Amino acid sequence: MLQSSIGRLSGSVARPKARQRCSLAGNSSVAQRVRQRNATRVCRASGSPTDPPPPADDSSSSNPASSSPASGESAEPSTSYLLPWEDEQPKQLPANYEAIKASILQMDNNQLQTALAVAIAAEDYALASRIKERLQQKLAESGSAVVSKPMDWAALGVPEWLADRAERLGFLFPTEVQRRSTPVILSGADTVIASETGSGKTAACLVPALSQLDYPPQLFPEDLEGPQLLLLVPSFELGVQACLLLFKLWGGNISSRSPGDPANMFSYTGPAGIKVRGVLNDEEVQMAVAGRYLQGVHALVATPDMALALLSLPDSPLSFQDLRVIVVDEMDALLDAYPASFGQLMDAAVHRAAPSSSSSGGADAAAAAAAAAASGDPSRQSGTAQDNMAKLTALLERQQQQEQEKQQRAAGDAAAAAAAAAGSASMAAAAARLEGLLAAPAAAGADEQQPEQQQQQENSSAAAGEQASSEQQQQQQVEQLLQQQQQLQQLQAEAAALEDDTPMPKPQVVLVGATVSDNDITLALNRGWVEEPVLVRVGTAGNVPAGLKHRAVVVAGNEKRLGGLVSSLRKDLTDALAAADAAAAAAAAASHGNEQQPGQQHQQQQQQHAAPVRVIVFATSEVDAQRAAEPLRAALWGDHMLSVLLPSTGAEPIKALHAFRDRVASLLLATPSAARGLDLPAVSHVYSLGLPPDATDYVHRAGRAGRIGSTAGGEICTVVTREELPALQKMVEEELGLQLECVDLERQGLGLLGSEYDAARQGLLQEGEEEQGEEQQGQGQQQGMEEKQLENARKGLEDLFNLL
Ligand SMILES: Nc1ncnc2c1ncn2[C@@H]1O[C@H](COP(=O)(O)OP(=O)(O)OP(=O)(O)O)[C@@H](O)[C@H]1O
Repeated sequence: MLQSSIGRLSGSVARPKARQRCSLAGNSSVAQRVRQRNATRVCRASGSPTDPPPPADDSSSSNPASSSPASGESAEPSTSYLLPWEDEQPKQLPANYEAIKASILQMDNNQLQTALAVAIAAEDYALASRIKERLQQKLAESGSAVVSKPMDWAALGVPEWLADRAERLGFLFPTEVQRRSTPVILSGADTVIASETGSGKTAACLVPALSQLDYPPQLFPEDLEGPQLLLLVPSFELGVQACLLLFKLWGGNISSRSPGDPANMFSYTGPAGIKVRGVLNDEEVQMAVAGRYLQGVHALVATPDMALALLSLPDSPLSFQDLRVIVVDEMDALLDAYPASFGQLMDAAVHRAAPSSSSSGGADAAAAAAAAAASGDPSRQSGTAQDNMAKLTALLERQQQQEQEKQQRAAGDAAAAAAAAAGSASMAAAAARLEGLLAAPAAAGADEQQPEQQQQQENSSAAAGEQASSEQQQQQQVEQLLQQQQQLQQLQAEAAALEDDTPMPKPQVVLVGATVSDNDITLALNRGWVEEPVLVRVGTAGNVPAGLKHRAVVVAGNEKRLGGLVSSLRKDLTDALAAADAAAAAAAAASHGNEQQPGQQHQQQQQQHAAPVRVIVFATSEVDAQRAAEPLRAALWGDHMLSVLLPSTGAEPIKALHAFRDRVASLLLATPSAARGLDLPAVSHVYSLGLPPDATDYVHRAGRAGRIGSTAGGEICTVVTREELPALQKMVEEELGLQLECVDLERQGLGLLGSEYDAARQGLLQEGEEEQGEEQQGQGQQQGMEEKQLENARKGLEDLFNLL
């Protein structure tokens, strides 16, 4: 009876829990997690996890209906907000593409990997396959353990459908960090990935993380209370990038020809009903509150403040009940940017607990407490399941108490019976009393036995005792009593387990970044976010990619900074054009007499039209970026097309990134927040207007150049005053161990900042004055008006030069 009542009481929570038990890695031991993971696969067998997804139907772009969700939601994001990616872009070949092709035999493994990415980006599959063969051959020669198997995603344990997606996206071979982190994450262990910028960390965590989730995901659509994957990012732009990669990995197809809801740039609903959502700014929070934005979502990409804001709402649409994997991208940046909300959110997500007021204080804590009350998470609310659990616990406590009393009575009765050689009566009476006790909770409101009932039972027991005559009977009754006692203990243990675990196992946590520090890991351990984490450290995390040059552009004072930048940018352009001319001449000489293939001609034409220099300029703040934008645009007119990336809300940052990725713009003016994680193609120069705050920041800024697929290297330039130079030298040379070239523009008489700049400035101002003088003499009547115009023009010119 009691068992059936437990079954009834826990019925409302049984299904999700049963699913979690069979599918989630609940303990810290890796071996246990592996076992549980295997169990997951068995549990998911009703729709085999290795089932291929519905084909990523590239034709769906022209036939929106084919991928439209049944809900009628937009299947594709707004076209105007789309970040294009390689397969939608005209292919751009690096200037040294021919050199790459010629030197495959001399390349080391890393260069081959890079060359492979270049070949794939260029859709030169013949070359890609040659490089692939060469890479496999080299790896086999090196006798590395990894090479005994084919070096692909499937061999690492990634489900076939996902391995196929990764390869189609151009991730043909997993990079080193991907090779090393994938098996660890697949084992279910908490993981810390630390490796240098641009090494492929995003796919290193997302590919295996996606492997951990249900696929197809609608196996339990009615049960889905919240996302299975939570990805925390430090910035809006990074969030957008991650949303897109997740969507593409899951098989989504985004095309500029597909329709989309302009108000909802993250409404990605892909094949098999996959939903990826971003909660990265107020607009998404509002959408989530207003509608079904988060309903049935599989992966949520969020900044901590926005996710916490959502969680804090009285009727929060966000629940972490179904969470399986949490990926924390750039933990150090998250801690810097969201010192209070990051910790609270992690506590809420990992422990499914309301953030404590001590960790946050103030309004955040109050909001979080309100969120805890309002959240749909049963572990954090007093809903039906919780009420049932409380009732069950109370019942069991009473049961335990009664059982003890009963045992005492039974023991006394048994002793008396033994002494009197007629103990069976008392024993039977005890058994009957126990029967009664066990039956009691099932009767509604029957908390306590009535004296009459007890009397009746005792009478009947006494009667039974009188009838019992043999020792065998006594023995049976004792055994029965012991059995019942055992059952009761078992039920108590089950109830305690149900009550103790609150109520789900900890999600797997993956911390990832180029500069994850020991302090970050210690914090994560102390807060219980990770348990026995496995550290995957590749190369020298915290280092900038090899092959980059570092330069200090030294100016005489703060007011000369923009001028120094302009001057240096012009020099870069001149140098790049000269190098391109030389390369073209060399290529022409090499191909002299050989007939050019149509493909080669096409490549050359593309190279001629490609911007020779692609630059990111980091201003020191948003205000500085705003101030610098117009003077820079004016000064670089004809040399560079500017795109300005400010961390404002709405679509503006996406449009700015779009323009730069799309090669409409060749210079991206950004703020320090863009230093993290942004993956922009073929950046040749990264400039900082002023000293970066610290070496970590320098590393991240530098990492925007020299990414996988970029064979062009890159130059990292910092425009500093003479006073700031020693600090930069300390940062770059001492802390990071890099070589820093110093170019003092004025002292070396280079560029406009030197005599040329001053002469030009003087000349222009003089011209303006002369014109003004002539106007004054010759045009008496219109004097007033024209004077005013000239004055304005001169003032504009002065302003520009002052800023420069
Ligand atoms: N296996 C692969 N093969 C080819 N290209 C890859 C592979 N993995 C990732 N890439 C590409 O390499 C580039 C860098 O990857 P990613 O942005 O993940 O680097 P990261 O280590 O996260 O850098 P950061 O530290 O700056 O965030 C991206 O353009 C990505 O598309």
